[in-house]
Amino acid sequence: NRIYMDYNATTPLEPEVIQAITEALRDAWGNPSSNYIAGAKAKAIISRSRENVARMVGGKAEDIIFTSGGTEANNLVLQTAVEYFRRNQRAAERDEGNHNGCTGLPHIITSNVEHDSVKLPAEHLQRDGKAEVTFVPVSKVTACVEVEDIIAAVRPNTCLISVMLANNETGVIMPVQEICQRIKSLNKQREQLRILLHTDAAQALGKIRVDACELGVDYLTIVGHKFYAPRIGALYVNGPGARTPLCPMLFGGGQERNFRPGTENTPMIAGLGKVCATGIFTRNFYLLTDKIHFNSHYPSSDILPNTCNVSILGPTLQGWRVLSSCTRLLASVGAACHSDSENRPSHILLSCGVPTEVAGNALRLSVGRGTTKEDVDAVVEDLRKTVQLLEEIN
Ligand SMILES: Cc1ncc(COP(=O)(O)O)c(C=O)c1O
Ligand SMILES: O=C(O)CC[SeH]
Repeated sequence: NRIYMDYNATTPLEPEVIQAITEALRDAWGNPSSNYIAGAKAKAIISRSRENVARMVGGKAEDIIFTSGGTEANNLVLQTAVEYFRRNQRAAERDEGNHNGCTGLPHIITSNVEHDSVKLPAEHLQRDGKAEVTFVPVSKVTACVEVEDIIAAVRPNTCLISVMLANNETGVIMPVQEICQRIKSLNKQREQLRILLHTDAAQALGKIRVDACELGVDYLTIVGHKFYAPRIGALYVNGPGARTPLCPMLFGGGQERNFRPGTENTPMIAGLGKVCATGIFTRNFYLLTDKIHFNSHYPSSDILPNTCNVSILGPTLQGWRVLSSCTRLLASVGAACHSDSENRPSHILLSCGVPTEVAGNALRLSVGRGTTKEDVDAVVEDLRKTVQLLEEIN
């Protein structure tokens, strides 16, 4: 029987979460905006879930905007930053004395190892001439974005810095709190527009402690299906529309205080709220200790406790070949959304300084609450036998 070790791609639902979803489907099918019992039940579930999600990220219920997932949440942040810049630019043009730096195009700073749902909208804005973007390369020594490099990239027209809290392939945790501290000091000295701060916490939530207020971010992306919740997301915004701008990408029936209209997906919201309320994700899991070539171990960097990106070195041991030959292990060579990359080495690993031939042999093993010590032992044995077989036949 197969052993799943691709929890960074997605995670399974526990029975109690499926039950919460099923009950919402059965008993709270009403439109949450309807003023009768079926609607009221749905509205109550959404309100309770919002409080549970807020508690999980150290925010307040009004700071939580439900979205379809992490991709929507990340796109909403980038679109908001551009619109925020434009609105201030128009204000400055009307008020000649206003020198808020909003001249030319908005400038966004991000890293070169972000998930595609940050990388591609940023590239799209750049290609369409709607924003300037600096993709700050991570250090090839630490696989982390260096704080000084982020600070050095700031321009008068910088309006957003977006750096993921933990990378989905390497598990490396980024210095988001330090970046926010430095930028908040900078914001106090700047006459120009305040620089907004975002972190995509998709891979960190459920694995390490995440507190939006301690991090100091204005926005924090939440992705349910990375921590045993269903396929739904949310965006934490520190005082949406008040302390922090939030410009809707969609327009419609006024739900989510007009920030994200559309009749709410009550069952999925119920499932997300259930996981956040019960802390289902906080069971111990094992880190693989087998020593091969670690692609996610950098002496001065922290990494997620569940992620192990390793390469088994050898000319016939490409990651895809090893995985397709394993009899029990289910894992990936990198991000699931790059699975059609025709076995090219991960650009994330190459950006982190992993040599091409090593990156080509990468296996991303991400364990989860369902992983047992016996699973780890079995996977190590599966890999050992597979490597032996591949080296014999080639
Ligand atoms: C780091 C990261 N950000 C964003 C996403 C996108 O989330 P979603 O799949 O809900 O769109 C994912 C995973 O899919 C991810 O790993
Ligand atoms: O597999 C991952 O890293 C997330 C989905 Se692209």
